[in-house]
Amino acid sequence: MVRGEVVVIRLQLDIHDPHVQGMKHAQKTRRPALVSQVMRIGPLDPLSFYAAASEWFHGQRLYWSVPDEELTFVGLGAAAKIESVEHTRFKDVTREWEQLTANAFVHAEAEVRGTGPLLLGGFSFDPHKPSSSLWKNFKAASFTLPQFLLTRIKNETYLTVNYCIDPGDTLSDTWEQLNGLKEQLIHRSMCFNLSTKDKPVAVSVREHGRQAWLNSVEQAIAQIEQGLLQKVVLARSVEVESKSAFHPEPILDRLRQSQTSSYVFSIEKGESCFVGATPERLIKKKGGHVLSTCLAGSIKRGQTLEEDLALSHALLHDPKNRIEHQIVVQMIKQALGDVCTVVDVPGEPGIYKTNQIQHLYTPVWGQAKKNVSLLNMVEALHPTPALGGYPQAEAVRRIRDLENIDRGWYAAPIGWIDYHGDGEFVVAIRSALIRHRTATLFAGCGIVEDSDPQSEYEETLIKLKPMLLALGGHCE
Ligand SMILES: C=C(O[C@@H]1C=C(C(=O)O)C=C[C@H]1O)C(=O)O
Ligand SMILES: [Mg+2]
Repeated sequence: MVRGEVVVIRLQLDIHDPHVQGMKHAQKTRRPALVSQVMRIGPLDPLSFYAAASEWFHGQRLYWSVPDEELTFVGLGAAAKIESVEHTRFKDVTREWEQLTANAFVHAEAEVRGTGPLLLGGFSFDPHKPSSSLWKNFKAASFTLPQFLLTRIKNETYLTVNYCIDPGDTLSDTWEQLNGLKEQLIHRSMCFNLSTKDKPVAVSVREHGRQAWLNSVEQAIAQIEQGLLQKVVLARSVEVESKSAFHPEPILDRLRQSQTSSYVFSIEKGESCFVGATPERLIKKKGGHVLSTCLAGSIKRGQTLEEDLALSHALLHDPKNRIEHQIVVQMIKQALGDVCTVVDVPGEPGIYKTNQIQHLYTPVWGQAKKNVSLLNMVEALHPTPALGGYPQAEAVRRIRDLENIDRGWYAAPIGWIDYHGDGEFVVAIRSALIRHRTATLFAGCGIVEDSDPQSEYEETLIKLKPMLLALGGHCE
């Protein structure tokens, strides 16, 4: 088809076509324009949509759901990418997103949270630690504006199609192609049977350097006793092998069924996929309201209701765990105090349970100061002492020194941000990086003066369980 012909037909069809509007604007302002078309569609299982899209978008899919699946996203492809490897990564992403959304045309019947232009992605834990080949596809900051974004919220399903138009672009058939593909994706998802996807069967679990990890915990305790720091989180990794390649779909399916009080996520980058179910919110922003969460201090679940309650009670009254937790509360309260006009923290922690573990839990509410963005807050918080330690800079230095793994995006902020600057970030724990037949799982523990290396080791075993089970492994 000749491009000129398309222009004529399109302009006759609809002068308000967002694509036409966007193109004109890009030409006028000589800057890229973003066109985002939102439509409400019939009920569709987001994971079926994710799975059905594999044919077109393998290696470029994103999955995100909040506890109880009250909000689920599936992102496919990239209409735009924002990446940074600099120490200014939080500001770089904020600036580029503001620039892109300044020229956005959103076509929607009504404004619905989680639809329209929205970035999904995250950051690495420590941009100053040299990265190994394991995480080579994951940059210090990497965000995607998906070509297709499926949003399920309050039992309604929406599909956003995003498209960036450069100033030099004339009307092409890309917009039409995207709409054609949209129909195919919806149709394919409707008839997709998730149960036909190969379920993974983990056949071996390899633990590296158990003794070395116990020694590093000993060293950390000694450093804390010397007064060099108060808390440091030390993590370790295990490798799980499967007979055939791991696919994210059945793993996500198991996680969404078993980890209903967690955020379930997957981030595909080529042949690698970072997948997990984390209970830990870092920060959520909706207008001026912000909510952060202190989650630190852990104990296993009981076999019976009585035992479970007795364990919760023991955790709530255990001095070592209370200190581990309180260090997080103090830091988050202080960090939010700098970016909020009001901060509200309950005096006593509660308990947050997942299927395998229970944690001490304190929510922190705040009212954001004007001109403070969600990513400003992520920067102010990361890493909290729940994943790093206290004091922050000293703890991060000790982690670089004591840990012999590459954390990559483990324990780092991942999440979403919309074109109003609202969104939510969690810390990517209870997670694994899958590549072909291998999955690398991560788990860490908050080390304080009264820590016992063997008990901390056992705590990592509990934290590894949900991912191990989702990968088809067994736990005693
Ligand atoms: C570091 C992890 O979890 C963190 C450490 C906790 C602890 O030591 O009690 C509890 C929750 C998380 O903040 C992990 O799961 O890998
Ligand atoms: Mg702990």
